[in-house]
Amino acid sequence: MTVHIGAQPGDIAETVLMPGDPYRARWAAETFLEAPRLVNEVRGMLGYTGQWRGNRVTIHGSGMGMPSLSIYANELIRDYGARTLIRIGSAGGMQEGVAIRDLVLAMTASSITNPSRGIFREVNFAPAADWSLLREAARIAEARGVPFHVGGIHSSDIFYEERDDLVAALTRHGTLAVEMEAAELYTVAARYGARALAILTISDHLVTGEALPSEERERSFGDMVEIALETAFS
Ligand SMILES: O=P(O)(O)O[C@H]1O[C@H](CO)[C@@H](O)[C@H]1O
Ligand SMILES: O=c1cc[nH]c(=O)[nH]1
Repeated sequence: MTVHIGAQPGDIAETVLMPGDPYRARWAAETFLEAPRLVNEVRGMLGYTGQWRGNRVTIHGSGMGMPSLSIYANELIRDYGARTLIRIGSAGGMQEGVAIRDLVLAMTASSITNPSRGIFREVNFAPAADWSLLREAARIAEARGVPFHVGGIHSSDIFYEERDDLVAALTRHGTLAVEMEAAELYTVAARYGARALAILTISDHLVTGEALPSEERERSFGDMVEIALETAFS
C-alpha cells in the first residue's frame, strides 16, 4: 500500500490504462476486462485489475490535472512496478481539421508548467510519447478506420482558459488539442524508464464550439479504450 493507493503488492498489472475520471475507470474495466477486481478506492480514486485477451491489465483513475496524475503515476511505477501507462482521456480540439469524436495520439505535450518543471531548472524539457506505443496506436487506429491525428497537444492547468492569446499561439503552432495530464505523465514515465502514451477523444472544440452529446460519449470512448488495450499488448 502507498499513501494514495490501497492495492496490495502484486495487485497492479504492469500495464495501466489511466482515465482522468474514476467512473470511466470502472466503466472501462466492467465493459472490456474479464473478471475485473477493485484494487483501489482510496479517496474514491478507483482502480481495477482484470484480464484482456489473457493479458493482465489495470485501469486506474488519475484525477484531473497534472498534480493529481503525478501522484498516481509515481506510485504506480515506483511502488507497484507499472511499466506501460496509457492515458485514455478527453480533450478539446484546437484545429479545424480535428473533429469531435476523432482520436488524437499525443506525440508531444507542451505545458506552461507541470509538477516536474522544477527539476529541469533552465531547460524546457520536451515530454514525448513512447515511440513503440505511438506507432502501434496509429497502426491500429488506421486498421480500424477510426479517424485519428498524431501530433503535439497542450497540457494545461486550466480548464476555463482566460488567455485567448495563448490558445491562438498554440493553435497557430499546430497544437491539435488541449487536456490536463499528458505532459506530466510523459515526464514521470521518462524518469523511471517506463513507456507512456496519451490517447485522447475529442469531446469538445475550442474553435467550432461543438461538444460531444453526453449519450454518445461511451461509444466514442469505447474506440479509445479498445485501441489502448490492443496497443499495450501488440
Ligand atoms: O477526460 P479526462 O481524462 O478527465 O481528461 C480531460 O477532462 C478533464 C477536464 O474536464 C481533465 O482531466 C482533462 O484532461
Ligand atoms: O482539458 C480539457 C478537456 C476537454 N476539453 C477541454 O477543452 N479541455
